[in-house]
Amino acid sequence: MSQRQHRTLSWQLALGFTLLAGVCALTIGFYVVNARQHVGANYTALVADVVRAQQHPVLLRHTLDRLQESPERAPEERLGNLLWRIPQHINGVSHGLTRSQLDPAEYVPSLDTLHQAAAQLPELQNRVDELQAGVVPVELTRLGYEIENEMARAYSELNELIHVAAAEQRILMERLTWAIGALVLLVLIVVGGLMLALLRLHREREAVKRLSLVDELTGLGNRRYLKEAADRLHEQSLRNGKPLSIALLDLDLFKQLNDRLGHPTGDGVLKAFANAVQEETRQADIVSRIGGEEFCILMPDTSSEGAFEVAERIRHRIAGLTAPTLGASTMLTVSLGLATGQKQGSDFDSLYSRADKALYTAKANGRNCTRIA
Ligand SMILES: Nc1nc2c(ncn2[C@@H]2O[C@H](COP(=O)(O)OP(=O)(O)OP(=O)(O)O)[C@@H](O)[C@H]2O)c(=O)[nH]1
Repeated sequence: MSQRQHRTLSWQLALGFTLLAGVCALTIGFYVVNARQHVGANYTALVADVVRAQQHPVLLRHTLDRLQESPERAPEERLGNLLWRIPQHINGVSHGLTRSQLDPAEYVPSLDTLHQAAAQLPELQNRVDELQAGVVPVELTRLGYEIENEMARAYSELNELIHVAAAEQRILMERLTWAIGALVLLVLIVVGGLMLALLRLHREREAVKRLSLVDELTGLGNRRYLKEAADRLHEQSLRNGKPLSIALLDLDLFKQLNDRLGHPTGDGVLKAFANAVQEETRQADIVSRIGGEEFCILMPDTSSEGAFEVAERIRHRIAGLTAPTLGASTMLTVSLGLATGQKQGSDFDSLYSRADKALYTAKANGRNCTRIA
Protein backbone atom coordinates (compact mmCIF):
# COMPACT_ATOMS: atom_id res chain seq x y z
CA MET A 1 0.00 0.00 0.00
CA SER A 2 1.33 3.44 -0.93
CA GLN A 3 1.99 6.33 1.44
CA ARG A 4 -1.04 8.06 -0.09
CA GLN A 5 -3.30 5.10 0.67
CA HIS A 6 -1.96 5.10 4.24
CA ARG A 7 -2.84 8.75 4.58
CA THR A 8 -6.32 8.09 3.16
CA LEU A 9 -6.89 5.31 5.71
CA SER A 10 -5.68 7.58 8.54
CA TRP A 11 -8.03 10.32 7.36
CA GLN A 12 -10.94 7.91 7.09
CA LEU A 13 -10.32 6.61 10.62
CA ALA A 14 -9.90 10.16 11.98
CA LEU A 15 -13.10 11.27 10.24
CA GLY A 16 -14.99 8.22 11.50
CA PHE A 17 -13.76 8.86 15.04
CA THR A 18 -14.68 12.58 14.87
CA LEU A 19 -18.15 11.71 13.60
CA LEU A 20 -18.61 9.14 16.35
CA ALA A 21 -17.43 11.62 19.01
CA GLY A 22 -19.73 14.29 17.54
CA VAL A 23 -22.74 11.98 17.55
CA CYS A 24 -21.97 10.95 21.16
CA ALA A 25 -21.61 14.60 22.26
CA LEU A 26 -24.88 15.56 20.54
CA THR A 27 -26.72 12.58 22.04
CA ILE A 28 -25.47 13.35 25.56
CA GLY A 29 -26.30 17.04 25.14
CA PHE A 30 -29.79 16.19 23.89
CA TYR A 31 -30.30 13.71 26.73
CA VAL A 32 -29.11 16.14 29.44
CA VAL A 33 -31.27 19.02 28.19
CA ASN A 34 -34.32 16.79 27.84
CA ALA A 35 -33.84 15.02 31.14
CA ARG A 36 -33.36 18.31 32.99
CA GLN A 37 -36.44 19.82 31.41
CA HIS A 38 -38.43 16.71 32.17
CA VAL A 39 -37.30 16.46 35.78
CA GLY A 40 -37.73 20.21 36.30
CA ALA A 41 -41.20 20.25 34.71
CA ASN A 42 -42.27 17.28 36.82
CA TYR A 43 -41.79 19.08 40.10
CA THR A 44 -42.18 22.69 38.98
CA ALA A 45 -45.86 22.11 38.16
CA LEU A 46 -46.47 20.38 41.50
CA VAL A 47 -44.65 23.10 43.47
CA ALA A 48 -46.70 25.75 41.64
CA ASP A 49 -49.94 23.93 42.57
CA VAL A 50 -48.94 23.67 46.23
CA VAL A 51 -47.72 27.28 46.43
CA ARG A 52 -50.97 28.53 44.85
CA ALA A 53 -53.04 26.41 47.25
CA GLN A 54 -50.87 27.53 50.16
CA GLN A 55 -52.26 31.06 49.78
CA HIS A 56 -55.70 29.86 50.89
CA PRO A 57 -54.87 29.32 54.57
CA VAL A 58 -53.12 32.71 54.56
CA LEU A 59 -56.19 34.38 53.05
CA LEU A 60 -58.49 32.49 55.43
CA ARG A 61 -56.49 33.64 58.45
CA HIS A 62 -56.43 37.19 57.15
CA THR A 63 -60.20 37.18 56.62
CA LEU A 64 -60.86 35.68 60.07
CA ASP A 65 -58.57 38.29 61.66
CA ARG A 66 -60.60 41.05 60.00
CA LEU A 67 -63.84 39.44 61.11
CA GLN A 68 -62.61 39.41 64.69
CA GLU A 69 -61.52 43.04 64.50
CA SER A 70 -64.81 44.32 63.06
CA PRO A 71 -67.61 41.72 63.27
CA GLU A 72 -70.12 44.31 61.96
CA ARG A 73 -68.42 44.27 58.52
CA ALA A 74 -68.41 40.52 58.00
CA PRO A 75 -66.70 39.53 54.69
CA GLU A 76 -69.22 36.80 53.84
CA GLU A 77 -68.64 37.06 50.12
CA ARG A 78 -64.89 36.68 50.45
CA LEU A 79 -65.27 33.74 52.81
CA GLY A 80 -67.77 32.08 50.50
CA ASN A 81 -65.39 32.50 47.60
CA LEU A 82 -62.51 31.00 49.58
CA LEU A 83 -64.58 28.04 50.78
CA TRP A 84 -65.51 27.34 47.16
CA ARG A 85 -61.91 27.47 45.91
CA ILE A 86 -60.14 25.53 48.70
CA PRO A 87 -61.55 22.04 47.79
CA GLN A 88 -60.74 22.57 44.11
CA HIS A 89 -57.09 23.30 44.87
CA ILE A 90 -56.87 20.39 47.30
CA ASN A 91 -58.11 18.11 44.52
CA GLY A 92 -55.56 19.64 42.10
CA VAL A 93 -52.69 19.03 44.52
CA SER A 94 -53.95 15.51 45.22
CA HIS A 95 -54.06 14.76 41.51
CA GLY A 96 -50.53 16.15 41.01
CA LEU A 97 -49.18 14.09 43.91
CA THR A 98 -50.64 10.81 42.68
CA ARG A 99 -49.13 11.40 39.24
CA SER A 100 -45.70 12.30 40.68
CA GLN A 101 -42.95 9.79 41.47
CA LEU A 102 -43.15 10.59 45.16
CA ASP A 103 -43.61 7.74 47.58
CA PRO A 104 -47.34 7.76 48.62
CA ALA A 105 -46.35 6.80 52.15
CA GLU A 106 -44.66 10.19 52.42
CA TYR A 107 -47.44 12.45 51.16
CA VAL A 108 -50.62 10.54 52.13
CA PRO A 109 -50.66 11.80 55.80
CA SER A 110 -50.55 15.45 54.67
CA LEU A 111 -53.11 14.78 51.96
CA ASP A 112 -55.41 13.14 54.54
CA THR A 113 -55.09 16.23 56.71
CA LEU A 114 -56.11 18.39 53.73
CA HIS A 115 -59.11 16.15 52.98
CA GLN A 116 -60.16 16.28 56.62
CA ALA A 117 -59.93 20.06 56.51
CA ALA A 118 -61.98 20.08 53.31
CA ALA A 119 -64.60 17.86 55.00
CA GLN A 120 -65.08 20.57 57.63
CA LEU A 121 -65.71 23.30 55.07
CA PRO A 122 -69.51 22.73 54.74
CA GLU A 123 -69.84 23.28 58.46
CA LEU A 124 -67.78 26.44 58.18
CA GLN A 125 -70.07 27.56 55.35
CA ASN A 126 -73.07 27.03 57.70
CA ARG A 127 -71.41 29.31 60.26
CA VAL A 128 -70.88 31.94 57.58
CA ASP A 129 -74.54 31.69 56.62
CA GLU A 130 -75.46 32.25 60.28
CA LEU A 131 -73.72 35.64 60.18
CA GLN A 132 -76.67 37.16 58.37
CA ALA A 133 -78.95 35.97 61.16
CA GLY A 134 -76.76 38.04 63.54
CA VAL A 135 -75.04 35.12 65.25
CA VAL A 136 -71.77 36.11 66.92
CA PRO A 137 -68.95 34.52 64.86
CA VAL A 138 -67.14 32.85 67.78
CA GLU A 139 -67.74 29.34 66.54
CA LEU A 140 -66.96 30.41 62.96
CA THR A 141 -63.54 31.81 63.85
CA ARG A 142 -62.68 28.83 66.07
CA LEU A 143 -63.48 26.38 63.32
CA GLY A 144 -61.88 28.62 60.67
CA TYR A 145 -58.58 28.92 62.56
CA GLU A 146 -58.59 25.16 63.13
CA ILE A 147 -59.05 24.46 59.42
CA GLU A 148 -56.49 27.12 58.50
CA ASN A 149 -53.94 25.57 60.88
CA GLU A 150 -54.40 22.09 59.50
CA MET A 151 -54.16 23.28 55.90
CA ALA A 152 -51.10 25.48 56.53
CA ARG A 153 -49.28 22.61 58.23
CA ALA A 154 -50.19 20.08 55.54
CA TYR A 155 -49.17 22.39 52.67
CA SER A 156 -45.93 23.28 54.39
CA GLU A 157 -45.10 19.56 54.82
CA LEU A 158 -45.93 18.88 51.18
CA ASN A 159 -43.85 21.82 50.02
CA GLU A 160 -40.84 20.57 51.93
CA LEU A 161 -41.37 17.02 50.72
CA ILE A 162 -41.47 18.11 47.08
CA HIS A 163 -38.39 20.33 47.42
CA VAL A 164 -36.38 17.54 49.02
CA ALA A 165 -37.50 15.07 46.35
CA ALA A 166 -36.69 17.55 43.56
CA ALA A 167 -33.23 18.18 45.02
CA GLU A 168 -32.60 14.44 45.34
CA GLN A 169 -33.71 13.83 41.78
CA ARG A 170 -31.51 16.68 40.53
CA ILE A 171 -28.48 15.18 42.28
CA LEU A 172 -29.35 11.76 40.88
CA MET A 173 -29.69 13.21 37.39
CA GLU A 174 -26.35 14.96 37.66
CA ARG A 175 -24.65 11.75 38.80
CA LEU A 176 -26.33 9.83 36.02
CA THR A 177 -25.23 12.44 33.49
CA TRP A 178 -21.63 12.23 34.74
CA ALA A 179 -21.77 8.45 34.66
CA ILE A 180 -23.09 8.44 31.08
CA GLY A 181 -20.49 11.05 30.07
CA ALA A 182 -17.70 8.97 31.62
CA LEU A 183 -19.02 5.84 29.93
CA VAL A 184 -19.15 7.53 26.53
CA LEU A 185 -15.65 8.93 27.09
CA LEU A 186 -14.46 5.44 27.94
CA VAL A 187 -16.08 4.05 24.80
CA LEU A 188 -14.47 6.80 22.73
CA ILE A 189 -11.06 6.08 24.28
CA VAL A 190 -11.45 2.36 23.58
CA VAL A 191 -12.66 2.99 20.01
CA GLY A 192 -9.86 5.54 19.46
CA GLY A 193 -7.32 3.06 20.86
CA LEU A 194 -8.68 0.31 18.63
CA MET A 195 -8.48 2.57 15.59
CA LEU A 196 -4.88 3.49 16.40
CA ALA A 197 -4.04 -0.17 16.94
CA LEU A 198 -5.70 -1.00 13.63
CA LEU A 199 -3.70 1.70 11.87
CA ARG A 200 -0.49 0.51 13.46
CA LEU A 201 -1.23 -3.10 12.62
CA HIS A 202 -1.99 -2.07 9.08
CA ARG A 203 1.28 -0.13 8.82
CA GLU A 204 3.26 -3.01 10.27
CA ARG A 205 1.60 -5.46 7.90
CA GLU A 206 2.43 -3.21 4.99
CA ALA A 207 6.01 -2.82 6.23
CA VAL A 208 6.37 -6.61 6.52
CA LYS A 209 4.87 -7.00 3.07
CA ARG A 210 7.26 -4.37 1.68
CA LEU A 211 10.22 -6.07 3.36
CA SER A 212 9.19 -9.43 1.95
CA LEU A 213 9.38 -7.93 -1.53
CA VAL A 214 12.65 -6.01 -1.17
CA ASP A 215 16.24 -7.22 -1.41
CA GLU A 216 17.99 -5.97 1.71
CA LEU A 217 21.45 -5.46 0.18
CA THR A 218 20.62 -3.50 -2.95
CA GLY A 219 17.16 -2.11 -2.10
CA LEU A 220 15.86 -3.56 -5.38
CA GLY A 221 12.79 -5.78 -5.60
CA ASN A 222 13.44 -9.48 -4.96
CA ARG A 223 12.30 -12.61 -6.82
CA ARG A 224 8.81 -12.45 -5.24
CA TYR A 225 8.51 -8.83 -6.31
CA LEU A 226 9.56 -9.79 -9.83
CA LYS A 227 6.91 -12.50 -9.94
CA GLU A 228 4.15 -10.06 -8.92
CA ALA A 229 5.31 -7.41 -11.38
CA ALA A 230 5.82 -9.97 -14.16
CA ASP A 231 2.25 -11.31 -13.89
CA ARG A 232 0.89 -7.76 -14.06
CA LEU A 233 3.09 -6.57 -16.93
CA HIS A 234 2.65 -9.76 -18.94
CA GLU A 235 -1.12 -9.50 -18.60
CA GLN A 236 -0.95 -5.84 -19.63
CA SER A 237 1.24 -6.68 -22.63
CA LEU A 238 -1.23 -9.33 -23.83
CA ARG A 239 -4.11 -6.88 -23.40
CA ASN A 240 -2.59 -3.90 -25.21
CA GLY A 241 -0.57 -5.92 -27.72
CA LYS A 242 2.64 -4.09 -26.88
CA PRO A 243 5.86 -6.10 -26.47
CA LEU A 244 7.25 -6.99 -23.06
CA SER A 245 11.02 -7.57 -22.96
CA ILE A 246 12.99 -9.28 -20.26
CA ALA A 247 16.72 -9.06 -19.61
CA LEU A 248 18.55 -11.49 -17.32
CA LEU A 249 21.89 -10.12 -16.08
CA ASP A 250 24.64 -12.20 -14.46
CA LEU A 251 27.91 -10.72 -13.25
CA ASP A 252 30.93 -12.41 -14.77
CA LEU A 253 33.32 -14.42 -12.65
CA PHE A 254 31.95 -12.95 -9.46
CA LYS A 255 33.20 -15.88 -7.44
CA GLN A 256 36.79 -14.92 -8.32
CA LEU A 257 36.08 -11.31 -7.30
CA ASN A 258 34.70 -12.47 -3.95
CA ASP A 259 37.61 -14.82 -3.41
CA ARG A 260 40.15 -12.16 -4.27
CA LEU A 261 38.66 -9.12 -2.51
CA GLY A 262 36.47 -10.65 0.17
CA HIS A 263 32.72 -10.95 0.60
CA PRO A 264 32.10 -7.43 2.04
CA THR A 265 33.81 -5.84 -0.96
CA GLY A 266 31.72 -8.11 -3.19
CA ASP A 267 28.61 -6.72 -1.45
CA GLY A 268 29.72 -3.16 -2.22
CA VAL A 269 30.23 -4.12 -5.86
CA LEU A 270 26.73 -5.60 -6.02
CA LYS A 271 25.29 -2.35 -4.65
CA ALA A 272 27.24 -0.25 -7.15
CA PHE A 273 26.06 -2.54 -9.94
CA ALA A 274 22.41 -2.22 -8.84
CA ASN A 275 22.66 1.59 -8.76
CA ALA A 276 24.18 1.72 -12.21
CA VAL A 277 21.51 -0.55 -13.70
CA GLN A 278 18.75 1.52 -12.17
CA GLU A 279 20.25 4.68 -13.61
CA GLU A 280 20.30 3.16 -17.08
CA THR A 281 16.67 2.03 -17.06
CA ARG A 282 13.35 3.89 -17.29
CA GLN A 283 10.95 4.55 -14.45
CA ALA A 284 8.50 2.04 -15.93
CA ASP A 285 11.10 -0.75 -16.02
CA ILE A 286 11.18 -3.20 -13.12
CA VAL A 287 14.70 -4.02 -11.88
CA SER A 288 15.05 -6.84 -9.37
CA ARG A 289 17.72 -9.02 -7.83
CA ILE A 290 16.69 -12.62 -8.30
CA GLY A 291 19.75 -14.40 -6.91
CA GLY A 292 23.31 -13.80 -5.61
CA GLU A 293 24.75 -11.99 -8.65
CA GLU A 294 21.75 -12.43 -10.92
CA PHE A 295 19.43 -9.61 -11.82
CA CYS A 296 16.40 -9.14 -14.02
CA ILE A 297 14.89 -6.18 -15.86
CA LEU A 298 11.30 -6.20 -17.10
CA MET A 299 10.79 -3.67 -19.85
CA PRO A 300 7.14 -3.05 -20.74
CA ASP A 301 6.29 -1.64 -24.15
CA THR A 302 9.84 -2.42 -25.38
CA SER A 303 10.72 -4.20 -28.61
CA SER A 304 13.62 -6.63 -29.04
CA GLU A 305 15.74 -3.88 -30.64
CA GLY A 306 14.95 -1.45 -27.84
CA ALA A 307 15.80 -4.06 -25.19
CA PHE A 308 19.10 -4.82 -26.96
CA GLU A 309 19.94 -1.10 -26.91
CA VAL A 310 19.28 -0.91 -23.15
CA ALA A 311 21.27 -4.12 -22.54
CA GLU A 312 24.28 -2.85 -24.42
CA ARG A 313 24.10 0.51 -22.70
CA ILE A 314 24.13 -1.26 -19.33
CA ARG A 315 26.93 -3.60 -20.36
CA HIS A 316 29.15 -0.68 -21.42
CA ARG A 317 28.29 1.31 -18.33
CA ILE A 318 29.28 -1.65 -16.08
CA ALA A 319 32.47 -2.30 -17.95
CA GLY A 320 33.33 1.37 -17.50
CA LEU A 321 32.71 1.50 -13.71
CA THR A 322 35.83 2.64 -11.90
CA ALA A 323 37.32 1.82 -8.52
CA PRO A 324 35.78 4.81 -6.65
CA THR A 325 32.30 3.72 -7.74
CA LEU A 326 32.87 0.00 -7.21
CA GLY A 327 34.74 0.45 -3.94
CA ALA A 328 37.41 -1.94 -5.23
CA SER A 329 40.10 -1.80 -7.84
CA THR A 330 38.77 -4.42 -10.20
CA MET A 331 37.18 -4.83 -13.58
CA LEU A 332 33.49 -5.73 -13.62
CA THR A 333 31.61 -7.15 -16.57
CA VAL A 334 28.14 -8.55 -17.02
CA SER A 335 26.53 -11.01 -19.43
CA LEU A 336 22.95 -10.49 -20.56
CA GLY A 337 20.26 -12.72 -22.07
CA LEU A 338 17.22 -11.10 -23.71
CA ALA A 339 13.78 -12.27 -24.77
CA THR A 340 10.74 -10.36 -26.03
CA GLY A 341 7.15 -11.59 -26.04
CA GLN A 342 3.95 -10.19 -27.46
CA LYS A 343 2.16 -13.20 -28.84
CA GLN A 344 -1.20 -14.30 -27.44
CA GLY A 345 -0.94 -17.61 -25.67
CA SER A 346 2.71 -17.25 -24.66
CA ASP A 347 3.19 -17.32 -20.90
CA PHE A 348 5.74 -15.48 -18.82
CA ASP A 349 7.60 -18.63 -17.73
CA SER A 350 8.44 -19.49 -21.33
CA LEU A 351 9.61 -15.90 -21.91
CA TYR A 352 11.83 -16.16 -18.85
CA SER A 353 13.20 -19.49 -19.89
CA ARG A 354 14.09 -18.10 -23.37
CA ALA A 355 15.98 -15.23 -21.76
CA ASP A 356 17.75 -17.72 -19.48
CA LYS A 357 18.90 -19.74 -22.46
CA ALA A 358 20.17 -16.56 -24.17
CA LEU A 359 22.11 -15.73 -21.01
CA TYR A 360 23.64 -19.19 -20.99
CA THR A 361 24.72 -18.60 -24.61
CA ALA A 362 26.27 -15.23 -23.63
CA LYS A 363 28.27 -16.95 -20.88
CA ALA A 364 29.28 -19.72 -23.25
CA ASN A 365 30.35 -17.18 -25.87
CA GLY A 366 33.00 -15.66 -23.62
CA ARG A 367 30.93 -13.43 -21.25
CA ASN A 368 30.63 -9.60 -21.29
CA CYS A 369 28.15 -9.74 -24.15
CA THR A 370 24.39 -9.67 -24.86
CA ARG A 371 22.52 -12.46 -26.58
CA ILE A 372 18.91 -12.44 -27.80
CA ALA A 373 16.70 -15.51 -27.63
N1 LIG B 1 29.56 -10.68 -1.98
C1 LIG B 1 28.49 -11.39 -2.29
N2 LIG B 1 28.63 -12.47 -3.06
C2 LIG B 1 27.57 -13.19 -3.40
C3 LIG B 1 26.31 -12.85 -2.93
N3 LIG B 1 25.42 -13.76 -3.45
C4 LIG B 1 26.15 -14.66 -4.18
N4 LIG B 1 27.46 -14.30 -4.16
C5 LIG B 1 28.56 -14.98 -4.78
O1 LIG B 1 28.47 -14.90 -6.18
C6 LIG B 1 29.26 -15.97 -6.70
C7 LIG B 1 28.60 -16.58 -7.92
O2 LIG B 1 29.48 -17.51 -8.49
P1 LIG B 1 29.16 -18.38 -9.73
O3 LIG B 1 27.70 -18.81 -9.66
O4 LIG B 1 30.14 -19.47 -9.77
O5 LIG B 1 29.31 -17.47 -10.93
P2 LIG B 1 30.50 -16.56 -11.41
O6 LIG B 1 31.68 -16.72 -10.54
O7 LIG B 1 29.98 -15.16 -11.50
O8 LIG B 1 30.78 -17.14 -12.80
P3 LIG B 1 29.96 -16.90 -14.10
O9 LIG B 1 28.57 -16.63 -13.72
O10 LIG B 1 30.09 -18.18 -14.86
O11 LIG B 1 30.62 -15.78 -14.82
C8 LIG B 1 29.44 -16.96 -5.57
O12 LIG B 1 30.78 -16.94 -5.13
C9 LIG B 1 28.55 -16.46 -4.47
O13 LIG B 1 29.08 -16.68 -3.18
C10 LIG B 1 26.18 -11.71 -2.10
O14 LIG B 1 25.10 -11.33 -1.65
N5 LIG B 1 27.31 -11.02 -1.82
